[in-house]
Amino acid sequence: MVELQTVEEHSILRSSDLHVYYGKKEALKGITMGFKQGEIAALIGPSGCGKSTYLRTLNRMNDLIPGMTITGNVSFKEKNIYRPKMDIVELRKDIGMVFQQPNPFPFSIYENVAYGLRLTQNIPKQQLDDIVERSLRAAFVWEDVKDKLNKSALSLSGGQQQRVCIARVLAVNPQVILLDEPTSALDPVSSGKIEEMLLELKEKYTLIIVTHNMQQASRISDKTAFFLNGELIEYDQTRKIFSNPAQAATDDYISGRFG
Ligand SMILES: Nc1ncnc2c1ncn2[C@@H]1O[C@H](COP(=O)(O)OP(=O)(O)OP(=O)(O)O)[C@@H](O)[C@H]1O
Repeated sequence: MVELQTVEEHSILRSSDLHVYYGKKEALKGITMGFKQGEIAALIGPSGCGKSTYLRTLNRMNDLIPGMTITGNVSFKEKNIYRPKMDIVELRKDIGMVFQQPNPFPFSIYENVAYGLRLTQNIPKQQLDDIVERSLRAAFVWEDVKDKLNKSALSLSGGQQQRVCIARVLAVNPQVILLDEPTSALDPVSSGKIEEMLLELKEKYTLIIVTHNMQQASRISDKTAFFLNGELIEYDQTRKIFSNPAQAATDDYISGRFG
């Protein structure tokens, strides 16, 4: 196989020779790749190829899985996030995560967005109000919720809940946002709004999204990584991956010949 050029200069987040095992099963087989600010990277590949496992290693979401071991390195701004004294709460503020199912807490819309800030800081009410509004605006959901901030977040539609969850991540001022199939539980209109929002957000953040939706990957991402059986087969500009991939396996996958 050709040597992959998967880490560029200026990557804010990168993994080097990352292996993950669940018991004896090797779920990731030496992943080396990097992510830059101002870009959306899509992770694609058939079910079970390791996309979610990889995404979760980037902010240590897998840490508590019994029997999981990890070797290699993930560095954020040139520092190993698996170092012994790493502050995981701080890490997850810097590298936030959005899940497939919207997961608002069972309290008000306002409190959902303020939650992370209240956890770690004592912020005056006016400033908190401003951050909540700014975050909801950035997540394209302010107009929908501005008149009912004290209502339960659970009363919103799935798409609105997902955007509130994204606002919750934005409120703590992250640098990287990991998204694990964030639109797969949503209708096409809600998915479209999230895609629009991600394109706006990418100017300021590094976005990494796992998606099964090829059209979505080609619509919104700058780079695409194709995973297969725990290996990174190809990682390149999205337009190259979808028009002229270097690897036959990538071509077979994006043409729908398997997976
Ligand atoms: N908690 C776990 N314990 C044991 N094995 C696991 C665990 N999580 C994932 N695996 C295994 O690791 C491999 C990679 O799974 P992973 O969920 O990362 O793949 P994926 O590409 O995200 O799949 P999907 O697209 O279906 O979500 C699979 O073989 C899966 O069965």
